[in-house]
Order: sequence, then structure tokens, then C-alpha cells
Amino acid sequence: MNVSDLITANQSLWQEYTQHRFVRQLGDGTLPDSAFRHYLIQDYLFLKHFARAYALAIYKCDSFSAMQRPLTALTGLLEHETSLHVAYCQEWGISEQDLENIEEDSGTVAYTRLVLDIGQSGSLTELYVALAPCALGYAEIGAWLPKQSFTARANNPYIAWIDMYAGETFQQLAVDETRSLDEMMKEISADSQQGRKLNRIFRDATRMEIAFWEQGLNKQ
Ligand SMILES: Cc1ncc(C[n+]2csc(CCO)c2C)c(N)n1
Repeated sequence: MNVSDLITANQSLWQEYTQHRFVRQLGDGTLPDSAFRHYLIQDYLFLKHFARAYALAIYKCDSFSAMQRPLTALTGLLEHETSLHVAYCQEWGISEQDLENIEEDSGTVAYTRLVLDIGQSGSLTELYVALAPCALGYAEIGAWLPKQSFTARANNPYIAWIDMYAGETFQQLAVDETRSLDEMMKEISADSQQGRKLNRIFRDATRMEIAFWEQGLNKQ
């Protein structure tokens, strides 16, 4: 099986995630300020737990060469994404101090702890599948939004966010992630016990991404 099988098997949920109302409102610029702020603040905590999940992936590797991939993702997250996120939050009037005093919302707890639990109790492949909807979904959103007629560039406060995920660096990251996950899953049949488990994990993580958008919208 491969990444494309996972997406196809969960097509309607996948579309609900990548074409969510939150995403469309980022595109046309009508997303309420309060919804985006709540999303940004919670995403800071999300990134922190994702860094822990990459650290767990390093721990689960049995060779130096396998450790390289989660290590690159972890350093990318610590050295680039987190500082970009802090700088971006500052533009929205959210200070680093504010970020350190956040109360974690239930959707953030559910998603991040689900991933960490799969990582602790499952295989390295299962952990990567739990992490996959994050990068693959955002890459799809980044590629999809600029092509939609409702997406506005002028006077859109969210254009920097869209450009970041539409950019070459991010798109390439998703291509690399797909390639390596395809390689890890190539011997697994989709209708084997292991294949069904991977599908369940991908589906659950995708549901958590939808809940993360909803969590933002519920704060307006
Ligand atoms: C809820 C939520 N889901 C996905 C991302 C996107 N994202 C977070 S880390 C990362 C790349 C891994 O190094 C990506 C694509 C997000 N920011 N928030």
C-alpha cells in the first residue's frame, strides 16, 4: 500500500479536512480574527508536541541512517517553524509571554496525545502514518487554495499563511514525506491486519485535523 491508498480510502474525510470552511475562509479572507488567533495560539502547543513526536521517532529508529529523517524534521521544527510561528504570532499581537501562558484546548490535547500514544505503543511506520495528515494535508491546502476563484490576494490578512504552505520548500517537504512513507509501506497489503491498522490511524489523525479547524471556528 501507499499514501495515495490511505487518502483514497478516506476520501470524504480528507476533503472535509483540506477544504474545510476554516480553509475556505482563509482563502477569501473572511475568517474571523478571533478564530485565527485561537488557532495560532493552539498551534504553538501543537508544534511543541509534534517536536516531541519526532524525538520519539528518532528513539524508535534502529540505524543511524533512519534517524536522519526525523532528526531533520525535528531541527527544522525547532530552528525554523517555531521561530517563524513566534514571529508570525507577534504580527498578530500575540507575545511569546502570551504563548507560554496558554491553556491547552481539548482539540489540541486530543490530537497531540493521540499521535504520541500511537508513537509510544506502535511501530515507527504507525507513528509516521499518524504524523502524515499534518504535512500532506497542509501541502494540499497550500497547492489548492491559490487555484480557487474565491481566494483573494488583495486585502487578505491570511495571505502570508497561504504563501508559506504554497511555497516550494513546504511542497517539497510533502513530496519527500510521501516518498519515504511509500517506501516504508510498500510490503504491507491494504487489507492485511497491519494495513487496516494504518488506515485507522490515518483516518483518526485526519479527524483530529478537522477538529482542530472546528476548535478555531468555535472561538469566534
Ligand atoms: C494542526 C496543524 N496541523 C498541521 C500543521 C502543519 N505542520 C505543522 S509541523 C509541520 C511540518 C513538520 O515539520 C507541518 C506541516 C500545523 N501547523 N497545525
